[in-house]
Amino acid sequence: MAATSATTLSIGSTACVGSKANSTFNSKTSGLRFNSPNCLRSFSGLKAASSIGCEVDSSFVGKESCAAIRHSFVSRARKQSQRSYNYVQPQASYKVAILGAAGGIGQPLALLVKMSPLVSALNLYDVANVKGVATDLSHCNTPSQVSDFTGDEELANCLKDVNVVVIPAGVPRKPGMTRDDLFNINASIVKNLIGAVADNCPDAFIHIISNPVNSTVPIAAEVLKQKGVYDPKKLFGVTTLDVVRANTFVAQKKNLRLIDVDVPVVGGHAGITIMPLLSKTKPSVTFTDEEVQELTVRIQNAGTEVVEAKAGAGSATLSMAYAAARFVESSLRALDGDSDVYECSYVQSDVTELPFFASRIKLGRNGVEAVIKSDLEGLTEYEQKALEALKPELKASIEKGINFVHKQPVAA
Ligand SMILES: NC(=O)c1ccc[n+]([C@@H]2O[C@H](COP(=O)([O-])OP(=O)(O)OC[C@H]3O[C@@H](n4cnc5c(N)ncnc54)[C@H](O)[C@@H]3O)[C@@H](O)[C@H]2O)c1
Ligand SMILES: O=C(O)C[C@H](O)C(=O)O
Repeated sequence: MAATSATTLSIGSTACVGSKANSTFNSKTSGLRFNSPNCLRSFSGLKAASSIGCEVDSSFVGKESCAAIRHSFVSRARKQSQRSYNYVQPQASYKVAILGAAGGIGQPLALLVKMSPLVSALNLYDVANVKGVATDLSHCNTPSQVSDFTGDEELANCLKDVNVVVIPAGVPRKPGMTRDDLFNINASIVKNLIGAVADNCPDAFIHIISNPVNSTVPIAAEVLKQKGVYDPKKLFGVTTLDVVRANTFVAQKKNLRLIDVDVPVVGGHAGITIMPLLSKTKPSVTFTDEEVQELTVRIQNAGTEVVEAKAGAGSATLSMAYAAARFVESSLRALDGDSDVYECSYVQSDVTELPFFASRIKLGRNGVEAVIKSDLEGLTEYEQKALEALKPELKASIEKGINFVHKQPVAA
């Protein structure tokens, strides 16, 4: 293992935005723009500014790409937080590990996480090629210390005291494959990695990206149960990309501002199990039956759209890294005490008869604080049929994952 220390930046200037939020600018000051890079480096400061109605324009920060990329996360925070937001001093105090960090998703995800002011340590693990990625990243002048870990013997050290573990390890699809075709390889990878997570950081939030998510999350749950450390509130299948895509496609179709659009996507993460609830789109918008059909199919096939466009060179990596970074940032905000964090995720659930189901969830310090059941109330006939239609496939994928671990139990 090689630990490479990045320059630690001051983020104390958060207070400049925070104090304005609490005093001088305590009324709506729409149109105010922040052009101080130090202010913009602070997510919480931006959130405080945003929550009082200030426009935060990343174009004002020139070379501060950190702010530019975080801009859309901030826009979401602004949408979520209508009340005044009390904490103003983010501490770079959380440890994040990425397993599969040298891969197509892992590398851009590591870059985006490196930009978070909440992260103090970023541990990058892969079976090969991770040292160069970590050394490269460590030159970015953001707070976290980047460390690299290669191979089984370094995995335990990578996971020690980690708060959030993100797992994009595994093979991606090629044209003509389903996500389930990845099961034979990725099931074992996830099973082994989760065994190490259970042994070394059982309290961490676990974000599973590796496909087929509909099965790899139940696999992870079974391993954690066999290890005696399963906390269903802290195990997440990352379905954020489905929401990101739904928001993008709906905004384009209905000519809406991207930052305003929020479409819950429920069910699972494969084909017809991906179920956008277009009737619950915010802001409220009406769709013709043809638009519903077209948008639903596009959102469900968006992964395949990318796989085909990449023509054998893998599946979504950049948009996935963006989506995963958003979910990491949301988890860190929740861990840091923000009480207004909502995301969609595939989690243990009782909103349907299925043991796992993607829903909108409220995140808190201890993980899932609430599953928003009301999203499944008042569905349109189209959505109700889609919900019933997805259940057999999702059920089979869940059972496949559970059976896989039962046939090859892990050592306690
Ligand atoms: N949840 C989603 O929305 C979503 C979106 C896109 C891709 N994915 C999935 O994410 C996975 C990764 O995709 P990618 O494009 O980054 O693939 P990739 O092949 O580019 O990268 C995968 C990385 O995992 C590493 N790896 C393999 N076995 C490992 C192990 N045992 N321990 C640690 N690392 C290991 C590889 O060395 C590689 O660096 C795929 O399964 C893909 O289907 C999921
Ligand atoms: O489609 C894939 O195989 C990758 C991922 O699940 C996606 O939705 O892009």
